[in-house]
Amino acid sequence: MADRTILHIDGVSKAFGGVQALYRVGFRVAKGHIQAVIGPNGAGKTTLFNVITGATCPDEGRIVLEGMEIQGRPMHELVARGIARTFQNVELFASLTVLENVLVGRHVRTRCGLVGAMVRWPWVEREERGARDAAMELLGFVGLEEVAHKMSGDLPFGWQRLVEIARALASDPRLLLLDEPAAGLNAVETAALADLIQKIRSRGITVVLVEHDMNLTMDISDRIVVLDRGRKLAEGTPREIQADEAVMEAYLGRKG
Ligand SMILES: Nc1ncnc2c1ncn2[C@@H]1O[C@H](COP(=O)(O)OP(=O)(O)OP(=O)(O)O)[C@@H](O)[C@H]1O
Repeated sequence: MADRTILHIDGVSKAFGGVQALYRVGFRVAKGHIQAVIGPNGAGKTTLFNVITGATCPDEGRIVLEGMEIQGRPMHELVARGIARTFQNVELFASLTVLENVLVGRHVRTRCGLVGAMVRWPWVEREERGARDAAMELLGFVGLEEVAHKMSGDLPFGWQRLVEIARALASDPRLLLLDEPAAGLNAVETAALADLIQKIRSRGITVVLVEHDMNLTMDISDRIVVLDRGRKLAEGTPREIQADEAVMEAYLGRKG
């Protein structure tokens, strides 16, 4: 299993004042998998994403990416190491075009800084052309080539989500974290999103997904971890999770 693991969450805890958002949570994410993290509201899912992406430092435990401990490392370093994420609330630059937003994500992979861009050395121009071509290819990949030059803020919400995914992919990640990508999407958009996430996996990118849409999660995930009040409640294939009584209790027992 060890060499198949891209990400190892090892005994991670995080408290905010008196709230134990995560308590000794541990699991492994296999390379090339779609791994879902589910759980009722307040289960600790977003905190887990924040810990993995360096936005929050865990109180204890380790986050190991491809054999290297990364807990507490700054976010830009983690992006350079191959982690990208999207957010629960779409966070685009509304006054930039779609293409420009994707280029922002690409920036981490280009050598050209501000001075380079101003002096315009030939290699800078070549690099910029390469970045534009790569960004256009990604827009084609998510189905938004035609709106590349539109302002991001003018796009329907569902398309903005796709721009955010394209921007995350632009940093050339090996591990992509999607925080509730189906939130606010209609059924048709959610079905398209399911296809897109599977296409992302086909590119060799491992996906970790926090999602409330159970149909989507059960359809596309290879494995699922269930959190409840900061603790790992269950882990397994979609079929195993659907048959798990403690999971059903955590969801259904507290409805209404
Ligand atoms: N910055 C913070 N300060 C204080 N408490 C926090 C903070 N972040 C999270 N919490 C608390 O930690 C617990 C876990 O929150 P978290 O947002 O990780 O859960 P979640 O599973 O993502 O929930 P949801 O599905 O509602 O987004 C909650 O009780 C929340 O109120």
